[in-house]
Amino acid sequence: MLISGEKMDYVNINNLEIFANHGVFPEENFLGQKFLVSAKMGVDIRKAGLSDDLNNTLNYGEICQYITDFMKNNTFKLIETVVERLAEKMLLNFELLKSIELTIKKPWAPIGLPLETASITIKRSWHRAFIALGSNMGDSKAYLDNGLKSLNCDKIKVLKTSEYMVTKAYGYTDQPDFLNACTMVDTLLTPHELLDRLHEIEKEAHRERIIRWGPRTLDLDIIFYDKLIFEDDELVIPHIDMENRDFVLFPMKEIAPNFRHPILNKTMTQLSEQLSDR
Ligand SMILES: Nc1ncnc2c1ncn2[C@@H]1O[C@H](COP(=O)(O)OP(=O)(O)OP(=O)(O)O)[C@@H](O)[C@H]1O
Ligand SMILES: Nc1nc2c(c(=O)[nH]1)N=C(CO)CN2
Repeated sequence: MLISGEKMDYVNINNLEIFANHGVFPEENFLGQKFLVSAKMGVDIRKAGLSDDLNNTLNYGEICQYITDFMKNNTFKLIETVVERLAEKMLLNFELLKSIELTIKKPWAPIGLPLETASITIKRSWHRAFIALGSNMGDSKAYLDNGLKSLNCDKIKVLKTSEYMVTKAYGYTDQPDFLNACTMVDTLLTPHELLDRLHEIEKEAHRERIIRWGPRTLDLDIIFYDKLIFEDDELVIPHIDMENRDFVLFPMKEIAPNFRHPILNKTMTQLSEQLSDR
């Protein structure tokens, strides 16, 4: 399976003409106008190329019909909204589609000045993320089970989860043992949207932040998000301390032994061996 950032093949559609009613001005909604839609769709077409079987790729006829129906059956003010909603629906609906660069042009934009087109282009894709789970209060197994259930939704697909492991508390050690695991997901959420969702799930588990590194019903941390290296006041990716935590590295080694830390340039197997040798 292709992961975003890796080499990709594309199926392309250029300037599909659709008459629809999007626009900020009431007359645009009432009278309608022409839109031109182009899509560069990331799909692994190797299998189709070798098998000559349409089932192994995206059928561009079906895609054009899907785009046309979406454009005609909805009315939005902004073409920004049209591209955003359409890209998301396509990524959710077509299983082989991993990424999309979508452009919508308005050749008749009613601005009273001569222009060829006004247009919006966005790039959206599925992202591969790894999330660590931990609990050391109440029924920890149930908290982890329910956390994973809540995580799995249309925009977050839980693909593979490690065994649950009992671990000694790290950091603040005067507290009960933890139950820990890691899970691999594909998501359409941005890193901050994913963090917000994790916080909501922690809240559903009545997680309270009292002591730093203290006991908790459920803790959910983003360990990796693609090969992203990112830091702001709310979010550090890769997780800042993961290479020192056996309760993260061991489950990571189980589900993604060859995944390479984008800063340390070591695989999960190498990092967990390095930690065991300390
Ligand atoms: N990769 C990340 N995943 C989750 N939270 C993060 C991440 N990077 C930064 N944070 C921030 O850390 C804050 C504190 O998180 P939390 O209360 O879960 O900390 P902790 O679990 O006690 O400690 P630690 O984050 O070291 O495991 C969160 O509100 C979040 O904004
Ligand atoms: N064993 C273990 N120790 C911890 C854990 C955890 O999940 N497992 N989480 C912490 C803060 O996130 C602090 N210490």
